[in-house]
Amino acid sequence: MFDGLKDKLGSFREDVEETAEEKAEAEAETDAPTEADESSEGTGGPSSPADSVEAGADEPVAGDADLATEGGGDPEEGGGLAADEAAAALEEDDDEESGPGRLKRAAAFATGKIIIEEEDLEDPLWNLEMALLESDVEMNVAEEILDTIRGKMIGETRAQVETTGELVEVALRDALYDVISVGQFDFDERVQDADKPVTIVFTGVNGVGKTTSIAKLSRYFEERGLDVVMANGDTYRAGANEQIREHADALATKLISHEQGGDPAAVLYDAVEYAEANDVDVVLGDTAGRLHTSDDLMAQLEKIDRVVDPDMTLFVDEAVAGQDAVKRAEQFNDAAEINGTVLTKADADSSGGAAISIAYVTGRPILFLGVGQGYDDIERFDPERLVDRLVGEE
Ligand SMILES: Nc1nc2c(ncn2[C@@H]2O[C@H](COP(=O)(O)OP(=O)(O)OP(=O)(O)O)[C@@H](O)[C@H]2O)c(=O)[nH]1
Repeated sequence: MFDGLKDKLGSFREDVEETAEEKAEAEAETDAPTEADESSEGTGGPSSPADSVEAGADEPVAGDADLATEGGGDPEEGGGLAADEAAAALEEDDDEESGPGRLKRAAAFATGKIIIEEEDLEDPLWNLEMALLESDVEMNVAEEILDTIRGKMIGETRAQVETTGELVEVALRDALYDVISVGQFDFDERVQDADKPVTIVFTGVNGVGKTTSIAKLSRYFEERGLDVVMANGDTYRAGANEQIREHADALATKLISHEQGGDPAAVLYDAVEYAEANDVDVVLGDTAGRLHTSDDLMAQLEKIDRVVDPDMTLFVDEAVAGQDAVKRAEQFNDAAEINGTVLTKADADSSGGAAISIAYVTGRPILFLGVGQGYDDIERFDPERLVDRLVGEE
């Protein structure tokens, strides 16, 4: 799931690490010998105070966490301390496993100049932007991610971050989390606390997994001790009644339906009345995914909204649809304001673009991920877990 995007995010990390490494070595080549010498004379070193602060707290590329953690904080002493340690490292290198790379990095550390600057990120960020767009991340969302990364990485003092890799990981995590977690709320709590029956209407185009998601959520609620009635508001499509009937029978859930061609608002209204009369906790209403025209469809959704006044309207679309899903989410949100999204077929999606973009674009959270065709194949959407999947080892 989302493996393609995960690989691309991994490339960004490597890109920045490589750039920082090259920079460290280039600077070491030009600056290291004289500066290391001078600073060992006890002058506090050639580094400017600002450089020293950067070196101590931010130095991410020395590849030597023990050096990087102790070098700085105090502009007066930091340069000298760093230089002394670098000199010690140089000596050590002479004796033991040496190598030009290690020597240069140690000396570069003493100069205190290894910090991520805007120009260092230019190419990696360009590559990242291309990768996000290729992965169907919506343009504004990609821009927001890049802005956050820039803000987190350029010139910041990050005492707890010891390597470039970690610095990139923290920045990426924060940037992704910010866009993915927009609007999250505790769905279970909201349903449990609401006056019953709770009416939830599902919108979205045909074939994306709307009816299957209703069936999955019927099981989800029953498992949490809530009774459910399903309502088939898709009175347009031939076969829609039979399709939802199969699910209702398999799950032993009550279904309210009318003849094909009937008024969908009336079906949902009847289902709410049934729920009230029979102490049923939750009404799950399906709707048509296609009518003669898209205007008709949107007008129908608006009417359902007016007549039933649902507690929640959930938009359903498939993760594999990428940017199309994002555009549809906006469109459906305009017709009948949505409270959240169910993103289906996440199990078959490697791009992850819709999962990353929909909440930011609609301002409403993704609440569930469909991860297969079985009734139990639905997960509560957890932004932190998704970020872990994309950036972490999982
Ligand atoms: N792999 C996978 N398949 C899914 C998922 N959710 C639904 N499907 C499959 O997608 C197909 C379409 O699902 P439906 O529930 O019929 O879609 P719908 O949106 O209700 O479509 P209409 O009834 O035509 O409006 C079915 O074969 C489902 O089994 C999912 O999370 N993962």
